[in-house]
Amino acid sequence: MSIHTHTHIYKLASKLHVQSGYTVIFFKYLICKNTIYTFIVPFLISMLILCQPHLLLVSVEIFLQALEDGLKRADADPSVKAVMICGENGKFSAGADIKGFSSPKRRGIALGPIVSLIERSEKPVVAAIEGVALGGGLEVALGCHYRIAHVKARMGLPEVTIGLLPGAEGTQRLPRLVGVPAALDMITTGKVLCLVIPPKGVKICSLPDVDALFCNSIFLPPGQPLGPRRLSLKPVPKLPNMEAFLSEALVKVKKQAHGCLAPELCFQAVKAATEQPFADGVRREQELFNVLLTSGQAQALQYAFFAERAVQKWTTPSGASWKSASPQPIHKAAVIGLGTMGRGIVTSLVKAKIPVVALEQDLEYLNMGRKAVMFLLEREAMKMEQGAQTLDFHNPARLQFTVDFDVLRDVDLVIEAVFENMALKKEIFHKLSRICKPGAFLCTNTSALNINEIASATSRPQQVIGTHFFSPAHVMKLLEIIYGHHTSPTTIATAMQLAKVLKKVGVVVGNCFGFAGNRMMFPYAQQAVFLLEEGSRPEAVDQVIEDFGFRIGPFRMSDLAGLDVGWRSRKGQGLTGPSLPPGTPARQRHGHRYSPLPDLLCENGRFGQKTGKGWYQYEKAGGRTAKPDPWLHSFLSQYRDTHRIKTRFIDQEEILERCLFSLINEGFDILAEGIASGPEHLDVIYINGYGWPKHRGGPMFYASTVGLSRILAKLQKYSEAHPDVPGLQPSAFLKKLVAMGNPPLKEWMSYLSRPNNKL
Ligand SMILES: CC/C=C\CC(=O)SCCNC(=O)CCNC(=O)[C@H](O)C(C)(C)COP(=O)(O)OP(=O)(O)OC[C@H]1O[C@@H](n2cnc3c(N)ncnc32)[C@H](O)[C@@H]1OP(=O)(O)O
Repeated sequence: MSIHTHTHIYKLASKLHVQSGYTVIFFKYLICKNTIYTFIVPFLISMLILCQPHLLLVSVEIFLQALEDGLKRADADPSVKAVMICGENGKFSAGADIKGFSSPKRRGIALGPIVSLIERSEKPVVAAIEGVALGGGLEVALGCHYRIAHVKARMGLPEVTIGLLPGAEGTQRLPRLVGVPAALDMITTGKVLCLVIPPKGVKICSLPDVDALFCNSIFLPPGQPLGPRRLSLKPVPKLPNMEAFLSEALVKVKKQAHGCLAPELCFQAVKAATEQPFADGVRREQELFNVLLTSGQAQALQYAFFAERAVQKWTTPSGASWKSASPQPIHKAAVIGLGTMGRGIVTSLVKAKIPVVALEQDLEYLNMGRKAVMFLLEREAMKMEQGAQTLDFHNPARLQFTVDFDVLRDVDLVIEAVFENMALKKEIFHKLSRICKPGAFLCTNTSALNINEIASATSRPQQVIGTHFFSPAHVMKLLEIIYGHHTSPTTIATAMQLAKVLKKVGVVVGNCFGFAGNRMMFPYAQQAVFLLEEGSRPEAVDQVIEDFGFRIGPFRMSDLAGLDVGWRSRKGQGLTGPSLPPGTPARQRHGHRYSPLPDLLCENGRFGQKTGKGWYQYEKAGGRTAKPDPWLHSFLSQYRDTHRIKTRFIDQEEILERCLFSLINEGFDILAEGIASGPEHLDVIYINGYGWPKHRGGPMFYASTVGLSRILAKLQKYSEAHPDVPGLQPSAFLKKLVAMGNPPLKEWMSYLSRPNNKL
């Protein structure tokens, strides 16, 4: 970090981390005080600022030292009238470098005292914010006496998202600046705010470029007192009903946290600001920060942050990679099939401003699909300010509905989202291959089917790829991207780029039944049902899984998704239904244990929420409130009697371990087979697609925290008790890692001699 000293200038370039900017709240705040010009001009007088953008990433130690030295020099130099802290290359600061954040070496490093030093300065200190001001970056701005922002700046305190709280006095200063409700909202959610439209009646002055403004000589009025500008000296604005407001806010924070500690501790820190003087509040903030730092959740969340970025750098066992492959632009797309998935996918594309052609098999389905898509889009538009105009979905150039395949001639990419039926998919792909222009990419939205077989119906298998969306497709962040034998690197890169444009997290995986996500889900769901056979109840299993932090347990999930979906798939696989060979034992398939319970429920018309009955009962068909169902309990008893299953009490530990460890076990097989190129991939899939609690880092990270030896020992124990359940037999790769002394997660893949591509 460099500090620029000119005759009258001190520019402290902030580089806690490189990227950076500014926030709405402050912008609004400035605007409310009057327009931005009347605010800036009087206070920047006699400060000649030269903004010379340069970009560097420096260590926190160097940054803090430089900031401290610069401030001291500025204070001591009589020729300096004021100080401006700004970022470089149009960015203020994205906060601290998170890498190694929790390491003991970094623990002693504190930004808070420097922020205090800034605030104590006898000369006006101004934060000039462009780009992003996040975390420690924003806390530095809060220590300044003035904050000015570019209209496009983004600001936030995202520490909560990495398991921490703003520990540089931010929880004490922000409520003093913006009030408790707004501060709580920002600090407990970590949301990043940006100014999209001005508040009603407020005129935003044109500030096309902060640099341009600062390059002018501006003068501060002499004798402007700084005391009132110091946030630590301001009282927290009172609310008439502070106590009631805080109790309500706490309930909300806890409800949304699903076992994650950071939001509640963020709340406690802000609450301290409302109850204690600044210095005591800061001490409380520090105590709470230290609890979080050593909680283990912070490490899991920071791991998840980097895992999400690591999966963008995809590779395949054949050597294709993000480095050498370039995505092709998608100017126009098509979606085939307007069922639940297709509707969500169309909505996602429209939101991403990609013109879409939506196709159905006949006019009746088309009209139903059109209505549903319009409904979703209207709802999305209502959530976005200026949404309807921006999305412009009534414009046929943006969104066209058709039953005519010929309309797809000029699209760049097609996403087929019809039923999970191989024959139907192949028929469609054959047609697409003939109709679409040669360069068009053909994607199939499937959750399990073989990409190679679908591609074989086309004359362009290199442009065929699986794009597994998660329901609701316009909401869920995960996009599992499945390459086949012949899929080209350009096709993978294009699908990954599409994920990015749709604001989703794309994860590239290999082709096998269920791919990575659902393949790991099978043993988990299977264990859940086996537990019912042995004596448990849906509500008991769900409770354990939800207490672990999942948003929704396996039975509530099954009711939500519809039991008929799995039933259809099992019928297709010949596991149940008319194609089941006569004489097949009720609870065995191919020599392995099988539970017909889900099939029996379907035979009884219990498809879940849609029929008002499934593993639970609901107030009506389509109802959402799950209630334990006495009918199901007595059905389970009869079932156990019929099959002479001895009922026993199953404790929470067994429920959790059998469900989660079998899922993790499958994950090790997936890694060994080269279906996923690293444990991070499986973790990102589970966090973004299956509701795995992020503060536990994903299943493979969780396994590393539990200890692989323990997982292996437990799997051995359960598989001895259930020798006919392959999902409980420990993976050879897991055994190998334990034999190698339980190496850290980042080294696991190096213990595979050569990933074996199953394609
Ligand atoms: C002394 C302690 C004081 C204060 C505490 C803190 O400040 S905690 C940190 C608070 N800040 C954050 O949490 C910001 C996290 N980063 C982001 O939100 C985004 O990365 C950002 C800055 C908005 C940029 O987004 P963009 O989509 O443009 O890029 P991307 O996310 O892919 O990031 C690019 C590469 O930068 C790495 N990176 C980003 N932020 C950090 C960080 N805070 N620490 C370390 N590294 C960071 C990211 O991993 C990417 O790396 P790459 O190797 O290219 O994958």
